[in-house]
Amino acid sequence: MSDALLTVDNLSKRFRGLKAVSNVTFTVPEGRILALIGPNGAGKTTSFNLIAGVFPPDEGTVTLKGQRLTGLKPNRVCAAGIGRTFQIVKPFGHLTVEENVVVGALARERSVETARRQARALLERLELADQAQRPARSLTLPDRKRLEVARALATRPTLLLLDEVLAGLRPTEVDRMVEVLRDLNRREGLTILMIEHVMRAVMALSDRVVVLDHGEKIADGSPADIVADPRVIESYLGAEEA
Ligand SMILES: Nc1ncnc2c1ncn2[C@@H]1O[C@H](COP(=O)(O)OP(=O)(O)OP(=O)(O)O)[C@@H](O)[C@H]1O
Repeated sequence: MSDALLTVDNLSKRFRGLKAVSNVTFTVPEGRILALIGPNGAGKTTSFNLIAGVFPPDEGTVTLKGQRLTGLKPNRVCAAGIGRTFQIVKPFGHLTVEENVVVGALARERSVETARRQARALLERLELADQAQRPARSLTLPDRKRLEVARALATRPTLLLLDEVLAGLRPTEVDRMVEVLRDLNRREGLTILMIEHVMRAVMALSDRVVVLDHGEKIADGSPADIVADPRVIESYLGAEEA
């Protein structure tokens, strides 16, 4: 068993009385890929926002390798080693693709030249090198998704949070991104926590799956166990197939 890199303990968040996240506990072991799934409104993005410091939880704690992150602002959470993408991709549209990644790299790097070198290497890796000098706003959706991942990686995270990076992609584009993520995990030991609706990718990539429904954790297990779990089928998978 690997040690926990991220520990989310008893996390809760209410919005005007609505329990968006309710006593959610899970761990992400170091070097593993964990998927967070569940129906719309289940509390997945809110959980990400609590981990990333967008807002503080009402209750509970977030710990990265023993360091308590609860209540820290997003830039401090990023400095502690958590990089993230957003569900609604929002690059700096007027900047070039490369400049967008340089901005991410400058979160950790003082030298612009070094940041630029790192950005170029990442753009190669994400198959975006030939688009480096184009304005980010001109990219297609799959390329914008790749740019999001490159920007998050540029902050050199030990834990990468991916919010639906496969949504809206064609099957071949999904397969390419799955390969990139698998490679980052296997070759560099990058730990990944991903919110994902594309079950084919969840099954292909994740070591463990946590299922949320109405803000509560309803299942936590291997991908094979999760797809056979009657509660998960009833609340999520059955509805997805309908
Ligand atoms: N800033 C907010 N203010 C008020 N309510 C919110 C806010 N953010 C989320 N909610 C509510 O909290 C609940 C959980 O939302 P959340 O976005 O976390 O779900 P989700 O599982 O990520 O859904 P989706 O798959 O649609 O992205 C929903 O009922 C949502 O309307």
